[in-house]
Amino acid sequence: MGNLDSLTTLLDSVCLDAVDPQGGARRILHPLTLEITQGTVAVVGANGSGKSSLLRLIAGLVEPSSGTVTFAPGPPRTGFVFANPQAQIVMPVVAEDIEFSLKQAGLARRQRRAAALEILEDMGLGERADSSVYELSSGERQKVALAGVLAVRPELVLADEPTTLLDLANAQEFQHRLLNMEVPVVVATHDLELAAQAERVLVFEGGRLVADDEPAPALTFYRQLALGQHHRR
Ligand SMILES: Nc1ncnc2c1ncn2[C@@H]1O[C@H](COP(=O)(O)OP(=O)(O)OP(=O)(O)O)[C@@H](O)[C@H]1O
Repeated sequence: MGNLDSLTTLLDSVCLDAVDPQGGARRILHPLTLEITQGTVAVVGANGSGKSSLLRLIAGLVEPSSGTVTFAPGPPRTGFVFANPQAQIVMPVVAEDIEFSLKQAGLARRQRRAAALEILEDMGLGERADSSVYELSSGERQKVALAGVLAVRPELVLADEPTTLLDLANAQEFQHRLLNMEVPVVVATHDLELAAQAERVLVFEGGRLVADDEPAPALTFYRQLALGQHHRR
């Protein structure tokens, strides 16, 4: 892709429905039109409000029931950080997992090991390069998953509750990385301190986007909504 500064993600009248076991349709996301550009966008909302569904739509992991998701100037290389690192670690040895990501991204075999070690070093995991992923702590595993995503130099980062397994210091370090990425980042989170540091906050309720603003007003709105003090018009 050409100019990273200009990646725009456009959701145009996107709806997402799920078919329930009885054959009826249940609306997960109501019509949503949204443009995402540079910076970090935090997505907040109650459990089941549609945050992960939004990320999965942008990632192309699910197709919208109607409407379109498009990218300008073209589809980006997307990195998806899941809440559960088990979902994305595929190899039994730490460095091999990163090398696998690099292989998928098309890096030549002879360059993969050095590139993997470099990112692991950078993430403070250099000494675990040859460890079995099964002997890592949950937080270490989360960092390996993250390293695998960052190693491929994504042009768009989508992160779904990425810090839940991390201790305070690691969570802060991860947040710092996320907030200082040179590419657009969309992060679904219940961590309102993280959301407060984003450039923009989207608030979801029952599958609808109910606020899209700078963090301070959006989070005030969300707190009132979540704590039942907001009176709907
Ligand atoms: N494939 C599916 N089939 C049926 N229902 C689904 C499907 N995917 C999501 N849902 C439902 O859609 C709603 C939104 O789910 P989603 O995972 O997007 O919420 P969320 O805001 O990320 O929640 P949480 O904070 O708990 O992670 C939930 O009620 C969920 O059960």
